[in-house]
Amino acid sequence: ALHLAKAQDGKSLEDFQKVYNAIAEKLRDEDEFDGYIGYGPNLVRLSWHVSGTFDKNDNSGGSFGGTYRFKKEADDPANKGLQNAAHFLEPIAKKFPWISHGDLYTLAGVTALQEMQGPKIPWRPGRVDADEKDTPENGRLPDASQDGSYVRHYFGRFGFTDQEIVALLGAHCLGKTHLENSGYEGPWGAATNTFTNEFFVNLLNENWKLEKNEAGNKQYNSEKGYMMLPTDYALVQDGKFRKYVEKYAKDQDAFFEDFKSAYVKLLENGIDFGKLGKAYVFKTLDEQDS
Ligand code: HEM
Ligand SMILES: NC(=O)CCn1cnc2ccccc21
Repeated sequence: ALHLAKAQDGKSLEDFQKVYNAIAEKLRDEDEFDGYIGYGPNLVRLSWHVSGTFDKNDNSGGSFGGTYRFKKEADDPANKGLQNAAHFLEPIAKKFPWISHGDLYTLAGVTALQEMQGPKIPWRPGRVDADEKDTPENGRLPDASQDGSYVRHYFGRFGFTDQEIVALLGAHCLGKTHLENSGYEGPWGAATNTFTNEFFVNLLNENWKLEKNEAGNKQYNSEKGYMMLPTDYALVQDGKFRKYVEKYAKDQDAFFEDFKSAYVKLLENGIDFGKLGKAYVFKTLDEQDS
């Protein structure tokens, strides 16, 4: 059965906005991380990785239990590099001890996306920390060296459509790959910390060449120094995915709308929020500057 979300006694929008603001202010403060990319992309990746372990067949994994805090999940080779995001969040967890880890990891991704000028992401609290024994085994996160049918099958586990898969992968407009983390290398020059539809524009407009990188892994490189993973490039090789790449390359508003819906679905997969009321939509720091 789905996990039942539990209301945090007496906590309201204002309390969660305070957590949002603490994360957002720390993001502005610590802007030098990773060649001045900042922690935003890393926090977004963490929110996806803690949710991407979900398996609808037995309702295991997913963002509910906050099991990333346990060694087995944090040490998953697929999570290499996310120690930075986890370390960034430690003082936030100390300042707001009442928030669950699952709520903190997902709220941090929402905060990072909104502060990087992405869409407003409605967010619901109520995840409850699970025991260490409930930590999913390693190996549930995707393999970047694969093709379109692999990507479609992988996301089928969450019940995602082709359109949701393409929208979600648009998050690869953020940050970069790091050879020491994943065996793929991306140039600092092309990395960004602003949420746009450029992942789709680059996929369609650049001249991509398949090359072996220093770790011996194949990746697509362009003359401008951009890179794409094989799973990224699969989105233009596979006809059914390609039509959504073309849609989002032309229409950033459509991309923002569809990304928001798919990202909420990813973060809430496996959780029954019941009658806990509607989602919160947080103000950005800029919107609060009085
Ligand atoms: C087919 C599915 C996916 C694959 C194979 C994949 C693979 C990867 C790889 C290999 C990296 C580089 C990690 C590193 O070297 O530091 C990466 C980074 C990243 N991924 Fe994905 N990813 C997938 C889906 C997603 C989704 C669904 C999201 C969010 C909605 C996402 C968000 C990010 C972000 C923001 C980064 C940059 C992190 C940073 O700069 O530290 N990815 N991904
Ligand atoms: N603009 C770039 O060359 C990097 C964009 N990019 C493409 N695939 C990615 C996967 C993860 C992070 C950034 C990615």
